[in-house]
Amino acid sequence: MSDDSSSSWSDRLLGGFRKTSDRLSENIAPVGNARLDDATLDEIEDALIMSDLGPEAAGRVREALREQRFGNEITERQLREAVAEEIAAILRPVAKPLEVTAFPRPQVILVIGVNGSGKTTTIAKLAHLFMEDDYEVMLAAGDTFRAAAIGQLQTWADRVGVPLVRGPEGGDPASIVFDAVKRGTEEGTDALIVDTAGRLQNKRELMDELAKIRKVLGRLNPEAPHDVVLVLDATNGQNALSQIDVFKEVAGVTGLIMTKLDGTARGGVLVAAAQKYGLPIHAIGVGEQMDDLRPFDPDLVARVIAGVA
Ligand SMILES: Nc1nc2c(ncn2[C@@H]2O[C@H](COP(=O)(O)OP(=O)(O)OP(=O)(O)O)[C@@H](O)[C@H]2O)c(=O)[nH]1
Repeated sequence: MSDDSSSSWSDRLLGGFRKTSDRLSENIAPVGNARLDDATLDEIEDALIMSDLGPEAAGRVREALREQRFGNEITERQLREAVAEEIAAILRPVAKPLEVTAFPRPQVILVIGVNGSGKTTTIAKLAHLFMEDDYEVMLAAGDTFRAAAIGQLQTWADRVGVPLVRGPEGGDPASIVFDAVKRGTEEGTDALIVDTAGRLQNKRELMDELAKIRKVLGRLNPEAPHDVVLVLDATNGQNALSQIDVFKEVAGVTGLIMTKLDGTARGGVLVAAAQKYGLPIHAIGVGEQMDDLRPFDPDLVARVIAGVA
């Protein structure tokens, strides 16, 4: 990666966390250069909560600061560094790239998330990433609810250069997935990435549909699906957390990808999610192009949030 592109990508990442880090800066500045007593710790905890980091993560950072530095004078810089370290400690255990390890192949990756979260784009980005690592990739259009979704996935499949298994609008997603696994097995596919419908408003239907996909997959390979990746839109802030709750219940989420961390996102919610659910964060989306999926770097993200990057 050239210097230019790496600096522009961290600039974009700064964008995605700007609301969080600005809010934190505003609230932390008056607290810095003071003795770390209970009142100061309260203010720090409030500042973290107001920055979308959530009460659990905020409480954890507060506790760590209290244990390590209670009664000490602390400069604003030291405070920021300490906050960055604690946020990184929350994020490090969940940073886990999506790896193609399944045997027998293909590894079946269900991608779920509400419409508009960036699901289709993320599927294309993942496909591109795997192809760069020389894996054979195939896509399956399991969102048959809307013709536009199938068309959009086809456009991305063509652009990335991977085959797409698709059926008619309103077709049975489970049978498409069945066909895709069979074809993928015959063709030596390493990773089969499956788009699914994002109808959260109809939980029952979505749950039935996913259960049927699982059942069909299980007949071909009891280990499949190997991954159930939930795509979250970072601009949704705290709403992302309620989406995790619901999708965990309906779909059994195994990992997260957060998108749109290049815009005016409320990126701090990533920390709240990490602390609350402990689900692996596989990658983050920082743009609309196929190479805009980045590894999740917990230390960089923590430093960006704390304003010391
Ligand atoms: N800025 C930015 N935009 C993104 C990112 N990921 C996706 N988008 C945009 O978000 C919009 C929705 O993305 P899609 O991939 O179509 O989302 P979807 O969840 O498949 O939504 P439906 O097509 O409605 O099912 C598109 O305009 C994408 O270009 C990202 O990381 N950053």
